Amino acid sequence: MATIKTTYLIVGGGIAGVTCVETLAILNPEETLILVTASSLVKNVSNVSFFAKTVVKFDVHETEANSLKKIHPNLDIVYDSLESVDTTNKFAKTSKGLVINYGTICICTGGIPKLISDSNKSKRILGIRDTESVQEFQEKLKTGKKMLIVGNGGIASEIVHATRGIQKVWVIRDDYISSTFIDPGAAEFFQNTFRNKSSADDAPKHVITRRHVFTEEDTVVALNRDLKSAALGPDWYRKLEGVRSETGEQELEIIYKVEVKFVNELQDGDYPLEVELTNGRRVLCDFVVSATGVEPAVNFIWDQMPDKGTDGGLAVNEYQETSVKDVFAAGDVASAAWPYAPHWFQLRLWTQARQMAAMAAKSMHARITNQEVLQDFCFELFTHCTTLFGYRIVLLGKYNGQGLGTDYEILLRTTPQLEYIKFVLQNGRLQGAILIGETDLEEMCENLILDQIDLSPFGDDILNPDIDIDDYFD
Ligand SMILES: Cc1cc2nc3c(=O)[nH]c(=O)nc-3n(C[C@H](O)[C@H](O)[C@H](O)COP(=O)(O)OP(=O)(O)OC[C@H]3O[C@@H](n4cnc5c(N)ncnc54)[C@H](O)[C@@H]3O)c2cc1C
Ligand SMILES: NC(=O)C1=CN([C@@H]2O[C@H](COP(=O)(O)OP(=O)(O)OC[C@H]3O[C@@H](n4cnc5c(N)ncnc54)[C@H](OP(=O)(O)O)[C@@H]3O)[C@@H](O)[C@H]2O)C=CC1
Repeated sequence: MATIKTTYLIVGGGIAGVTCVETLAILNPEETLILVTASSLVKNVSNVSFFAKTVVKFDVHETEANSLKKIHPNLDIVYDSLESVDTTNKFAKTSKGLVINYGTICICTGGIPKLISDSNKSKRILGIRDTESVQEFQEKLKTGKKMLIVGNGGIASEIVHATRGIQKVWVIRDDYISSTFIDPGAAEFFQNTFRNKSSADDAPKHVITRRHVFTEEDTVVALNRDLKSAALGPDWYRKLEGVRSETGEQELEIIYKVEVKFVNELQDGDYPLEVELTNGRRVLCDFVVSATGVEPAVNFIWDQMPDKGTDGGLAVNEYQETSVKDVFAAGDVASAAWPYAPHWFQLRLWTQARQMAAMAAKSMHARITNQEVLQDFCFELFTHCTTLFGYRIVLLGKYNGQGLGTDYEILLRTTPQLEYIKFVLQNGRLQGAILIGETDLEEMCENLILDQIDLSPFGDDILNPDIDIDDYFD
């Protein structure tokens, strides 16, 4: 059996694995490094732009794994899957039988779609993860008349926004859309995306409201009761229901507060699938997209399994090391298990895969060279920059009041079709923000959250578009 030796071993050619390779190429180019990747294409990040110190946007492409050799002279690429790890003797074995003796290893094997429970009953229930699954989805779209989408996170939102010419039934268990990333107010803001025509009510008009949250669920006391844009009544979402396409055909139906009970394949009739929902309704369709989250891919054997987080990921400390010495993990496979900074939490995103992997590389290098390492500053503040329904979205800190308990305030500024700005305040200090549109407020919000400046003296002026709030802090 062939055995090779390396100082650093990285497993997985996603963003985490590639970032780990790239960071080690800078920190320790003279040492040996092996990347084990199941695919000849790896993920590559480009066009990195900074909206603030910690708010980063970048593009993600696929590229030939071989191109990584240009940046790391001592990189060897093994096109194979990891099969087992013997952490006691520091050997990793691939499925073709290659044995790799490592100094430190970083597991970056990502995740797999977590599908609804009936998914094994039909090939017509899809998960979206990689190029292949997207191709399968595209094929189904070409011939399908009606699809059912389950889930209320990033993938479901993007599918609903991006697909045309097919009837869509979107099944969500919340009472508003896109709940992973936004709040009911922002969901209302997005309703215009689903409408065919804009109305007079949509003319740009700034509106600022302050509300006090007494419980996680209930918001009360809008200061200005005449403000249409901020009216978050219990039935607001019905405006989204029964939207029709330009041809007049109903294109999107959203069914709130339900889950899929079971799925049956049908032999006869217009549609091959029947889906029963928990409210008793039956929907006939061609296929189902289960956009219901990710499961960490710990898909190989260990001599001793490292501790796992509650989500099944490999639990890592602030240096990205697992409970087993010299075994690191980053990206979707990892479960952040250190005591978080007050304004950070884990979400399985490109940004965090990249940040975790860079941190893992620094820690691996420090271990090999016997140096101390400090956790990177990026873990001080949760940030996510993305596009939803055609708008730029920046999420900062506790943007949905996550973990803030039952007593915090929300300050909103909305301009229909232009921007939606939400500040989450506790004890007069900014804890998080949702910035939709070209708000140019990223850097100010980042500073206000990190410095915990008392904003009570400014009242609602903090969101007054006629006042340049930066002047206050100069
Ligand atoms: C459809 C979709 C859209 C998304 N859009 C966004 C977005 O807009 N913004 C955002 O921030 N995030 C987005 N995400 C999330 C983001 O893609 C992930 O958080 C990120 O890619 C995780 O990177 P990773 O390197 O940890 O894992 P992955 O990208 O999953 O890479 C893991 C790699 O490891 C390989 N592998 C697995 N097991 C083994 C093994 N045993 N041996 C060898 N190799 C192995 C896999 O083949 C894969 O190449 C999206 C995800 C999906 C599915
Ligand atoms: N633009 C972006 O930033 C994008 C990011 N991504 C990332 O890719 C990964 C995968 O995306 P996605 O699959 O959308 O995952 P998400 O974790 O974003 O969302 C999963 C959604 O599915 C719901 N859900 C889970 N189980 C069930 C069930 N059995 N029945 C009904 N609903 C269920 C969840 O509800 P609940 O919250 O109640 O559990 C949640 O609304 C995520 O890490 C996501 O962050 C994906 C696309 C775009």
